[in-house]
Amino acid sequence: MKRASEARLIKEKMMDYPDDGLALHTDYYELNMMYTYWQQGIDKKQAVFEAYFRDLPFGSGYAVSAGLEHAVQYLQNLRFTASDIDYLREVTEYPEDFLTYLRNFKFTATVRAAIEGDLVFNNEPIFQVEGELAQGQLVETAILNILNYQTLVATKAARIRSVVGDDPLMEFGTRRAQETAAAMWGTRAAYIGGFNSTSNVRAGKVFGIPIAGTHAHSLVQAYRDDYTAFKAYAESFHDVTFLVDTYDTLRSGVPAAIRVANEMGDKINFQAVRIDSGDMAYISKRVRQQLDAAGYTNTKIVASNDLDENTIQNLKMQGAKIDLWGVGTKVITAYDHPALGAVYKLVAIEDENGQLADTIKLSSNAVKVSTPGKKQVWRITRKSNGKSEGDYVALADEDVAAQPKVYMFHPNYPYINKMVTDFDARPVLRTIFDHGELVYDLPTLTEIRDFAMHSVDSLWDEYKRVLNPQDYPVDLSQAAWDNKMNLIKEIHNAVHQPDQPL
Ligand SMILES: Nc1ncnc2c1ncn2[C@@H]1O[C@H](COP(=O)(O)OP(=O)(O)OP(=O)(O)O)[C@@H](O)[C@H]1O
Ligand SMILES: O=P(O)(O)OC[C@H]1O[C@H](OP(=O)(O)OP(=O)(O)O)[C@H](O)[C@@H]1O
Ligand SMILES: O=C(O)c1cccnc1
Repeated sequence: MKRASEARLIKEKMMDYPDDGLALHTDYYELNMMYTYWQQGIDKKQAVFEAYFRDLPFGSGYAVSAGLEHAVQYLQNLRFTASDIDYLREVTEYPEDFLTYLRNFKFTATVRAAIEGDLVFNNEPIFQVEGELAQGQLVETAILNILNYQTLVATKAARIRSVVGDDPLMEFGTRRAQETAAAMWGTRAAYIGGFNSTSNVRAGKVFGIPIAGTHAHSLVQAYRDDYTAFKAYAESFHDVTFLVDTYDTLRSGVPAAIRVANEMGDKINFQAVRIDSGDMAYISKRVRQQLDAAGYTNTKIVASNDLDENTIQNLKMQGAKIDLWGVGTKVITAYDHPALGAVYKLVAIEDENGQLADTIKLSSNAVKVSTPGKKQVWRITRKSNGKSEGDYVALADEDVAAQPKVYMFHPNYPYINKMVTDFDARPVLRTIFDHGELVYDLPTLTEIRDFAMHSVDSLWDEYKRVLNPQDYPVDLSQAAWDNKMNLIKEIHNAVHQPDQPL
């Protein structure tokens, strides 16, 4: 029998509070700021926060938005449970009336966001929360946590999709993912970015992603030789893929696979062999020859082993005879760019006249100066060919679609500019919650994935290439730019005349 304290410890380690929620999935400082706002009576002031990232990951020319569905779930279920309050009572100095305020918390803000599968770019808002200051503050951590990871993985996946053409892509990453939740949401993001299936059966069940898989080296090791293992496997399944590299791909694995296929005849569908080591360009060509020579011209070759867009592109360049790709570690962990670095900034706050006043965060580093004001992102495409001209970040009250022309200029190098006339302008930020009420119809995962594929297609090839793509224009409207410059000037003046209020 376990002692009670031991049992409690295990229970807590499992995060097994019957009423566990995500309200405390926030940084302590968010709660502390909420407390200050509440104590000072400004918690209900209207405020606008916006999330954006400064650099595209992986040297990519675009990013694929993912995470909104989880963010919606989070916001819909956002409440402080009894055990949350008990915990805060135990470890913080918050007075009882603040704990009561938290217990009665209800999310009532308006949220606008880039929808899943849409393309998003650096230095433009991708998620916006407009509502009570304390509410916008609380959700910062979880929203960034969700969007940062899922957008990163969807982007990595889209890059991998972009080099494989129409070849099937299997997601194999669960065992390497940063814990169970990351495996689940990560594989969903990989699917959005263009993978066809996952090896994670639970993700198949929960999200409806097609499941796929082969077998591991342990099957061969368990039977001690390729032939016996393949034979046993073939006796249990009709469609079979044999992993042929446990001992020696060309001398043992493939010959054993062919022998079993010959013996089993029509009883099996010899779908594929998988190779998971060695020089995969060379080996796949030799395997192809062996299979063809034995009459198995329709049997495919699957490759896996630390693959990503760079290795796959290289293997294709070498003429590797690989038909399907299994990718794990590098997609699920966003291996070569493990953080998107999205930030969440206060861009406007209610002033004493009840109006929204724009706010800015200054920095000696010009790229870190935030862009003040509540904004909308407009995707500008040419009517004649449907291709993107760039994104135009305007103040929320500018109706860019109604303008006859847009003057697009680089916010840091204004001499890079163009006038666009024959254009369509589509707002990227869509209303998801209106005063706390979900007003966005969440699409199915298949719809999201189709939209992502279509969105990537709408980009010029120059932005899509994996290596050194052109910079996609993300420009500020004249009004947004002037607003930023004026606020910078105002703050500089106020800092130099400390008696003036900011
Ligand atoms: N022809 C090739 N061109 C470029 N990269 C390749 C080629 N063949 C394999 N690779 C990649 O090179 C790396 C080789 O990995 P590694 O050093 O682990 O060798 P290995 O043969 O797989 O060894 P192990 O048996 O330990 O898995 C993998 O990322 C693989 O995808
Ligand atoms: O290389 P990744 O892109 O991460 O893809 C997943 C890897 O997981 C498996 O290897 P592992 O050594 O874990 O198991 P195994 O014994 O089945 O090879 C599989 O063979 C892949 O190599
Ligand atoms: O099904 C597979 O081949 C598989 C699954 C997980 C990891 N590696 C390979």
